[in-house]
Amino acid sequence: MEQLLLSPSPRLSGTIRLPGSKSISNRTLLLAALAQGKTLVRELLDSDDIRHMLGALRLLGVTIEQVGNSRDFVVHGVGGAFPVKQAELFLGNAGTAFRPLTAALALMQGEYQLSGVARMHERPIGDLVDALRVAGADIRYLGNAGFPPLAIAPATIDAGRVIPVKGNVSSQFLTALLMALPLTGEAVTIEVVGELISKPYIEITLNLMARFGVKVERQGWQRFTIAAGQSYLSPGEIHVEGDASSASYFLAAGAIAGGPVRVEGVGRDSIQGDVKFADTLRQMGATISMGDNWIEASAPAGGLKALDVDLNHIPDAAMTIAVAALAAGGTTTIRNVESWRVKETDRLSAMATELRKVGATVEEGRDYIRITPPAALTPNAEIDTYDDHRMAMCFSLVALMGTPVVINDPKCVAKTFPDYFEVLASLTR
Ligand SMILES: O=C(O)C1=C[C@@H](OP(=O)(O)O)[C@@H](O)[C@H](O)C1
Ligand SMILES: C=C(OP(=O)(O)O)C(=O)O
Repeated sequence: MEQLLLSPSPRLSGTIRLPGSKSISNRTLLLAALAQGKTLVRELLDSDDIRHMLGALRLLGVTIEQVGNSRDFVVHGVGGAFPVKQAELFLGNAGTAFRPLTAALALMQGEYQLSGVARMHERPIGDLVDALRVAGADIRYLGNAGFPPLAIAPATIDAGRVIPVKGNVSSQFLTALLMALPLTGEAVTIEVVGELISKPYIEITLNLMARFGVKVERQGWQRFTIAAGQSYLSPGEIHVEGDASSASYFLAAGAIAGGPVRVEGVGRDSIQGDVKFADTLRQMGATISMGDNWIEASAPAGGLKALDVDLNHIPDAAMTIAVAALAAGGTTTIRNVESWRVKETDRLSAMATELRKVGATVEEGRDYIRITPPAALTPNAEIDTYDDHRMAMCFSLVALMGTPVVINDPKCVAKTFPDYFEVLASLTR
């Protein structure tokens, strides 16, 4: 197994340009593929999750051209129906590819199989399948009930009824239904049963759908209605913002190791909920400033403060707070993150195990984690990353606390940020 030793660098400052947003890249690709007309998608993220979406769309008969060696792509929209009616798709561990493609393909009157890596086959999808079945979809489980892999067959779809969906396991199920059901042309009502988690991701979905010409009326977070006869139309061009979750590691770096560290590509104008990570860092005492398209963080004179916070609205960037808590005075509690258990790994368990390796006292609850830093961090801890890009990126912050740390299998960052460690090293010491 590859290991990366990060030597201590207690001071850090500089500016980095963020890679494109995963959430915006994969939504935009799917909407552009389904739309009528050509879309120029600018500054698409280059990572495993996006390669899975690109590869799947091409297998489904969508023409997508890269502009030279740039990250700009021209997507030739198919106007609502994929030309290829039989395909086997492998989608790695990309939730933003697997869930939305399941919903879109369930409406396509074709024979499709969708699978992923072993961990994807442990990540739930039953709530989405149940909702699609109410609309008439024919979806079978090829392994365990409620989980991928899936087989989809042609079916008579009737979306003109209330489609209920549970929202307490992943918001991606609601996102998938919202993006796919307008393809039926029927008047659609989706009703969220119970609590909805990760709400800001629904705002990204609605924002991008609107740019492709489909309006959704919503009553709070409970009821979403789409008027009949709407269809996706290319807006011509979409620019992909920088990734706000990827920004969290650099902003935390500035807040821990002096700074200022500036990230370019997201700011006040962002449609990503994870820009709110900056507010949490500010509550920890960091100095934050923000422009339309950049955010900057510096360390406070007296060190970071511990917090007791509900981070359900930023589940991905919340992991960065868990590791930043090692640099805070006192005990930090992160609440309402049960969804961590069904992501790339069981992140509550993985985070607790690895934080203990650097000497922290950790309490792991069903849906919370409580972290008390040690008087001195344990040097050269070997951090397991569980094929979870965010575990690798978060724990790099330990080196900024003046303690050397070893990251096992560092290349797992390829899911969303293949050159993360090079970009981190580019900040001046
Ligand atoms: O819709 C999206 O782009 C995402 C939604 C979130 O998942 P959940 O809704 O499962 O929390 C987030 O963790 C994931 O990285 C991306
Ligand atoms: C949860 C994540 O990924 P996915 O889109 O596969 O759900 C993540 O990137 O942290």
